[in-house]
Amino acid sequence: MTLLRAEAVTLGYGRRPVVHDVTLDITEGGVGLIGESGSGKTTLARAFLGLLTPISGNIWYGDQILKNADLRAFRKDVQPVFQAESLDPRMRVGRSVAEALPRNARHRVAELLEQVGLDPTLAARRPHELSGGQRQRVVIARALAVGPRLLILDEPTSALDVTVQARILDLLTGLDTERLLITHNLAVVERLCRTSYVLFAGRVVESGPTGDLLAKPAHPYTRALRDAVPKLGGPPPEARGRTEAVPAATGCAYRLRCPLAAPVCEQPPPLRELDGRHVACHRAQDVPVS
Ligand SMILES: Nc1ncnc2c1ncn2[C@@H]1O[C@H](COP(=O)(O)OP(=O)(O)OP(=O)(O)O)[C@@H](O)[C@H]1O
Repeated sequence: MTLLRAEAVTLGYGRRPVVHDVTLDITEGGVGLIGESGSGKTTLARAFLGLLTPISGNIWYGDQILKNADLRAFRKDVQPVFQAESLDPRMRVGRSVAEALPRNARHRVAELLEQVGLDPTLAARRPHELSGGQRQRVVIARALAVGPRLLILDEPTSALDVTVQARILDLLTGLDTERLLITHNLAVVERLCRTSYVLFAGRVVESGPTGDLLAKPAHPYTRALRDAVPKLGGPPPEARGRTEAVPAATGCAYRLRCPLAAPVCEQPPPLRELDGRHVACHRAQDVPVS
């Protein structure tokens, strides 16, 4: 049984749904949520953290619906990793980590800092006296303090430069925890997540093994996302298949942007299995393979 699962979940703010009918299992080997700004990634993460109740559908924590579950156990099992800016600027970082520890375990600050690759003497500093990468490590140490089984990471490395990013990714891959990772960065997903889900306008348009999904996208939007990654010295990304999230109100939400759109796309696309993944596209067979 997976630790956390979304089952046909619709989420929104007020009465406006922004995530529609999403089913997602947080399976072993890391799960990535990919999609442009506004596609609903953070909203889904909030629901997985128990911070947003579904309009319909359920979040399952083991064999219990999350809203009926033991929240103390849940908070120990599932921890968010926020961005480094979330650290209190006035507080010494050792105290920040200590506050996340149970009262009788506050002596473990040095051990946790070491676990994330920081010199324990840094505990006496305030966040502005650390580098961005060091601050991010402190945030990870805080999340690890309660011994979670799953980390939910929202853009954990987006503020860092590439080499620091790589070291934080090494740290995360070496940890003995499961992870749900939200990011725009496909290279990060490839490193950290065996399985990925691609969201467009609050809907999962494709999901499956990350390597396959990026090597041979089955949905035109996944392909556009992949092709939008600038390659050093390469040609600029194609203008066709742009990735801005301008959804159609009926039928396939992506059809107004899609280079393969056809009259059939005015009907909602069914989710079907293709080459080991799930894809919601009438034209999946026609997505170019290169
Ligand atoms: N607190 C809120 N109140 C009302 N609408 C919200 C709120 N938070 C997000 N939204 C809306 O919900 C939709 C999804 O937003 P969400 O933050 O989940 O997207 P995202 O994919 O995480 O984007 P980003 O990558 O920019 O963080 C957007 O249309 C956004 O404007």
